[in-house]
Amino acid sequence: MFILASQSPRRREILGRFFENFKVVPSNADENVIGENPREKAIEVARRKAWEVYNRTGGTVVGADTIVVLENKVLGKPKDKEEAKKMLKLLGGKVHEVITGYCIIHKGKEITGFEVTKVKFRELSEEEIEWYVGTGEPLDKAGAYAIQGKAAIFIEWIHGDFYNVVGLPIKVVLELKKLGFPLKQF
Ligand SMILES: Cc1cn([C@H]2C[C@H](O)[C@@H](COP(=O)(O)OP(=O)(O)OP(=O)(O)O)O2)c(=O)[nH]c1=O
Repeated sequence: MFILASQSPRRREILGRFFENFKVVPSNADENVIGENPREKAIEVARRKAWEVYNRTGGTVVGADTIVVLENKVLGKPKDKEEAKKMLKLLGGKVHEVITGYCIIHKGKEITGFEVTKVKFRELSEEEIEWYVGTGEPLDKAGAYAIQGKAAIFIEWIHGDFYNVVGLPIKVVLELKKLGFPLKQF
């Protein structure tokens, strides 16, 4: 049995598709990492999440951090509806990267990595942005959107791992399998 160091229902759902038994322990890690490039930053935050939980629980622990990167600007989770609107305006008509850094601690050693998925939004009207922000969906999501939710209608194309955009790359499932955690029977 391993531990997912996350409060994210999306990460729990993705792992739940593949594994029968795991525990969820939300991390209290300090996520304020400065002065590194976005990929390094996502990995560092994932490491902090995993180690913070590991120090309390031991065992095998998985942490992850998802960010949206547009033209070298990192878009995290919007703090309110106004910030969500600004982020969506920036994303409209452009390609951005969704990066998830991950860290697995197993037998006291860490395995870290990241996955990048490119996403193209079509042009968005003011009205569409108003509607979407009104649904409440953007607030706890990096980049102010949920590809698995109503923001699906904003997507022109996606290149790479869909689950990475939702919060956990399939690479992590494969790593856990390699470490000996069996996939569940469907
Ligand atoms: C871009 C995008 C992000 N997201 C979510 C995934 C993450 O849950 C969230 C980014 O925030 P994170 O800080 O990565 O994760 P979290 O705070 O939800 O959970 P924890 O730190 O406890 O692990 O945005 C979507 O659900 N859909 C999307 O399309």
